[in-house]
Amino acid sequence: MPVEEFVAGWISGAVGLILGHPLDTVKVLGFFKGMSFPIGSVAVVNSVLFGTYSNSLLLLSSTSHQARKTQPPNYGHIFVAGSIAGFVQAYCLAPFDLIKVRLQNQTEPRARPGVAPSQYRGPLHCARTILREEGPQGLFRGAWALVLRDTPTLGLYFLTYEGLSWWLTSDSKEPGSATMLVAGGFAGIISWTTATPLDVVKARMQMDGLKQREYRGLLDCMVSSARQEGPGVFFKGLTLNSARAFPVNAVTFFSYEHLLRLLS
Ligand SMILES: C[N+](C)(C)CCCC[C@H](N)C(=O)O
Repeated sequence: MPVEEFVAGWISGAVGLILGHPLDTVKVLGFFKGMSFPIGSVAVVNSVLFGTYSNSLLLLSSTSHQARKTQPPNYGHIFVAGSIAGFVQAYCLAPFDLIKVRLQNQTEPRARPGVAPSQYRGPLHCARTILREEGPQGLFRGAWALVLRDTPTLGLYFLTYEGLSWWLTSDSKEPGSATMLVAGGFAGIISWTTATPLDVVKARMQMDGLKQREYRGLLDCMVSSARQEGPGVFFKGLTLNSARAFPVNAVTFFSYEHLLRLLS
């Protein structure tokens, strides 16, 4: 099993996260809060994403990453391989994403005189508190919403990237840097635009375990959110998601492709 995709995915994930974390945190509340933690976790999850995608596509279409640049694989295979990778990475991501969202939702990361200290002092304290107060299943709160959010939208993510790369590159040539940046950026926008409704639901499910349980499940969260705030609630954060998605994923695919050329 080629491992260079996992290594390139890990490094490119870290590069993309550093670029996009401020906008991601503004969407959830804060700013650079809670970044130290996802640098390690999201980079690992990105490694799982790209490694699983590339190896799933190798199994489905028997074409290596390099060979795919000169002969386009079946786009159905790309979507299926991307969806498999989305499903697998969602389970790896769930505990890390929960801790990130809980930390980002804290308005006071450190105790100040006269201000009640936040519930979590940091990522490890957050994980320990969730385990103690909500049990091991508490670390997977919102996991189902994450799986439903990421499985189809990561299929779209890779489909957009591979399709645009192929369309923007003349025959039998390798995609250039500008193509990687443009195709990666649009892959991020398409993926985040389709993922935003379930991203809203996921964040609400992740925060639901903090105090009293407000939702009886994923569907109840969707129905009561729409009933209380109108259908527009499912597009909260779309502008920020899209503004963040283009540069983050342009850089992610750019660094991934160049690292692969170095490593293989
Ligand atoms: C599937 N979903 C749209 C949620 C994410 C797709 C892009 C993931 C990328 N690491 C980023 O942070 O933008």
